[in-house]
Amino acid sequence: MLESLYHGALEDAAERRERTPARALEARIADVAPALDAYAALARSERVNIIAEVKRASPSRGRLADIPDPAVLAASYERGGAAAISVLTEQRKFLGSLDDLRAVRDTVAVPVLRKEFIAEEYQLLEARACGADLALLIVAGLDQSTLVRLAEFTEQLGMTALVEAHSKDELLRGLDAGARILGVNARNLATFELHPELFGELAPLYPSDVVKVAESAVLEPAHVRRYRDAGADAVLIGEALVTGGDPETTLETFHLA
Ligand SMILES: O=C(O)c1ccccc1NCC(=O)[C@H](O)[C@H](O)COP(=O)(O)O
Repeated sequence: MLESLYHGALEDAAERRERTPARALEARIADVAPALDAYAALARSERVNIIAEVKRASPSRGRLADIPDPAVLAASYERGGAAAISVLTEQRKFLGSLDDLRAVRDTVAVPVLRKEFIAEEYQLLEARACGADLALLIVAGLDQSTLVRLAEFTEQLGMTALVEAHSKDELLRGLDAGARILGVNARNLATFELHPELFGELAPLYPSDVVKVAESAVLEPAHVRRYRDAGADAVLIGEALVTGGDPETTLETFHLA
């Protein structure tokens, strides 16, 4: 599944490149406000930092929510205290888009993550041209030299990479690639199985200056508490926020966990 998600994302990027070549994106980037400091926004604070996700659908869960205006949802996340907002831009299975990313960026003042199957520089240029502050790099989808190259390019563009791992080996590869913000995704992206205990198993391997993000499998406040108790600086939440009634209120209850 992961391979086909990358394949589709790269095909879609190639189509966009036909219309908008890299040099046009570089020209746009010159006019975009500098990226916000996502590291500072997600580093440990008194209360848990929540990265709230704009997620319409997913391969494992199908259609989750109608989100006619992602900017309205993102504004509600911001009012609920989200430390950052994740926007899925993958079109085929997650029903996202770069328009969603731009709309969210134009609305909120917190850092914004481009959540995508990124495997080439062009996709990072797109992210920055849309105003993203963070870009997702999934270790399982990239060989080590590509991971290192893309992580460096992300930083050159002024953004921060959220490097995502799902095993000890992947976490060590992420650290080797210089990750400053490193997530453990409870979801195995090949099988979709959830392993909420994985974050706690891998947390002791993090150096103290790397921001620890626990991703997926939060459905109730107790799940946020479990990640926090295991050492998470930030927790990334999608499904529970788009399916759980008023997102601002849901976020507030998660912050009280
Ligand atoms: O969510 C999926 O089904 C999925 C499948 C394949 C690749 C990625 C996938 N999701 C991306 C994510 O990791 C989540 O959207 C994110 O961590 C939030 O998860 P959740 O709170 O469980 O919706």
